[in-house]
Amino acid sequence: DADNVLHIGGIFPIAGEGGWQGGQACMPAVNLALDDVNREKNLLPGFILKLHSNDSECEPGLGASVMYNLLYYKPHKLMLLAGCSTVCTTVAEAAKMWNLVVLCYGASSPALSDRNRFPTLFRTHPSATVHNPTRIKLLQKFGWSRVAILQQAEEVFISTVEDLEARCKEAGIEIVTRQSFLSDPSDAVRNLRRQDARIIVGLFYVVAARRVLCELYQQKLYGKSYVWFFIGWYEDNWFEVNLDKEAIACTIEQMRLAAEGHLTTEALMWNQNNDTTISGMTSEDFRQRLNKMLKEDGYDIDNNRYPEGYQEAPLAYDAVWSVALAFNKTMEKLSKQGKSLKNFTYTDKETADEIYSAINSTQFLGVSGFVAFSSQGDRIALTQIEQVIDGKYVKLGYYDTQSDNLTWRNMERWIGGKVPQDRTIIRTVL
Ligand SMILES: CC1(C)CO[C@@H](CC(=O)O)CN1
Repeated sequence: DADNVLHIGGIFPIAGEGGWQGGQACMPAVNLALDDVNREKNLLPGFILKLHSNDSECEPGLGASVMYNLLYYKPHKLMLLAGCSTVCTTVAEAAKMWNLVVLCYGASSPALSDRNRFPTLFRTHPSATVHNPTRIKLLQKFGWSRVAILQQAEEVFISTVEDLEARCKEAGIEIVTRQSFLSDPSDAVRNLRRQDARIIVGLFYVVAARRVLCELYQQKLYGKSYVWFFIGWYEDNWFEVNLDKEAIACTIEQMRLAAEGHLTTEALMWNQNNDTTISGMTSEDFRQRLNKMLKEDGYDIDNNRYPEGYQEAPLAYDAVWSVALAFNKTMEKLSKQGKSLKNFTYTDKETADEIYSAINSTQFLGVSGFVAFSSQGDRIALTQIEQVIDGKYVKLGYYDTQSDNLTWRNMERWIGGKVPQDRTIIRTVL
């Protein structure tokens, strides 16, 4: 009967072109999680969790209207799931007016780590700043204290670089220059050369990354005297594809030459070990179930035709478990006060505060790894470091910022056979 249902809203980026259409894989992952939590007898005893959702196309305006319709029409929703930084920014800024927690499974923008603007936001997707402590750790490991930054002029990279600059200052690492470009990187790369930059952190989307790589080749800013840090969540063969389509003026061999040896950092989104998670599955079990579901949805998984958001699917799956665990805690608390989640209304601040504090203290091992939130609602996550060796990405290690623990496999290889210098060494022969 209708009154044993706990309703939540969902806003997924599925259709459309601009931004990240990660709802394509994240919505199926959410549906898997709803089946699983509703099968757990003692998680939401006597209740089932029901999702009401629509497509935002990763457009903030459309996302706002989806949110409006979810809230205008009954039944009352107890919280909102959302993806895409732009949509989460709009939804999370407004949701406080309805006393709703917003849980974002696909938002990386550092701007979202702001409790003043987003008092009820949590995210299972880590902020882009999660790479920065790892970058600092690697610079220190290889003795580099003079770095340059090359970035695309996009909000997510601007705020990430601000965080990186602050951490470099703290660590006594000199930023010799910070170059940014809108879409043509040639001038910025020329300025790197003028400043004799050798260790460079690059922050751009993958299409810009291909333009940068070809520019590096042409301006000879690659090889044994240079180390580039790129973002690790591009597809593995990103530097070999779309060269004609994007009018890249380099051959695939030239791109491979320029790409050889670069390092990448990325947040871990799939639990790396074979541990059984709270759902009873390992992350590999989850992968099998998700692949089966996606094949039934018509994706040709066996030929690597994955929907967008596949990488982030564990974040969406774990977001639903976060909600179910938080509701489990809240229901116990409310029943002692003779209240119930099913009577929640958008003006019920007390219940909203109970839900907030329940989710704030929720921690568990999920398919995306250990799930826990910082005081800003940010996902605490491990990062992974890789290097391109003979044209293929090789895992070099993992970094846990919380415990400052770098797990290193000693697989790195330098083109000149030794660690490149961060500056020109002038040897004066006396
Ligand atoms: C790692 C990536 C691709 C970063 O952008 C996220 C989408 C967004 O921040 O809008 C999804 N995950």
